[in-house]
Amino acid sequence: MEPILKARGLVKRYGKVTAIDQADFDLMPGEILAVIGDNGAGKSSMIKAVSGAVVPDAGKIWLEGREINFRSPIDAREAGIETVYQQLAMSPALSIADNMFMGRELRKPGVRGSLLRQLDKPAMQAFARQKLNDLGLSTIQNINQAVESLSGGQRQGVAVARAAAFGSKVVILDEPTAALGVKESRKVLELIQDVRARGIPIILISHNMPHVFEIADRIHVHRLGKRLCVIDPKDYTMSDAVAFMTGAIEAPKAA
Ligand SMILES: Nc1ncnc2c1ncn2[C@@H]1O[C@H](COP(=O)(O)OP(=O)(O)OP(=O)(O)O)[C@@H](O)[C@H]1O
Repeated sequence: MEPILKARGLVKRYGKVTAIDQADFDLMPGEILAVIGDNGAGKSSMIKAVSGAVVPDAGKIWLEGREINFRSPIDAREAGIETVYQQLAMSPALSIADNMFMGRELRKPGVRGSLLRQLDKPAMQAFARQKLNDLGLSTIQNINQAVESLSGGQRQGVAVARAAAFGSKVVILDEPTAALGVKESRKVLELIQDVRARGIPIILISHNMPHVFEIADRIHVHRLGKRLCVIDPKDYTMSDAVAFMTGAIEAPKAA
């Protein structure tokens, strides 16, 4: 099986800091791939490189076997890669439906949409409702409610639903449960598994080992700017994984 998303030899420097140092990366179809590593290991930078938010200084990236050169996150989005960053990119005062369509609003059919640029609000609301239902986000009752009135978990749920709705090929989640309580985290973990069940592979950056070990199919261990190894969570313990990422014990050879 070929990786859906693959990178080789990625490099990104910020002045004297080498954030990504010859990093390799492989995401297989349909899997949840967790990316773990110490603070500053370069996980976010690598994910930004494959999602267009950072243009690497060197290295190559392939999506479904075709080489890509994203210049911006919009390029990546258009190619089917959706990212939910640590700081949720949402407009709190806007409604759930408006947030889901930010930057890709649906226009009314015919000249009302093409010439007058009128938005098709009912279509966007119906779509948003459908997507939330698909992912079991039934606690959200009003699609026109402002995002700022949602709980942290509901907000994260909307961000995941948005990514799942538009990420036709890959969904990337950077610390989706970091700011959440136990119940809210649970819901988001279920959402992630729902997304996988619909056949979309997910990259999950997380420091939360129980969450990683619960849902990941494979774990990419990142250390000092590069991939150290990839492990199967069934073969190792959480303390093994932490020991690999901190360098306390030598990592297994085969990636
Ligand atoms: N925009 C930037 N300008 C300068 N240095 C940066 C920038 N972004 C990241 N770095 C540096 O690159 C290194 C890797 O950072 P990165 O955020 O990718 O790590 P990380 O593994 O995601 O860390 P964490 O788990 O703490 O989020 C760090 O030393 C960081 O300070």
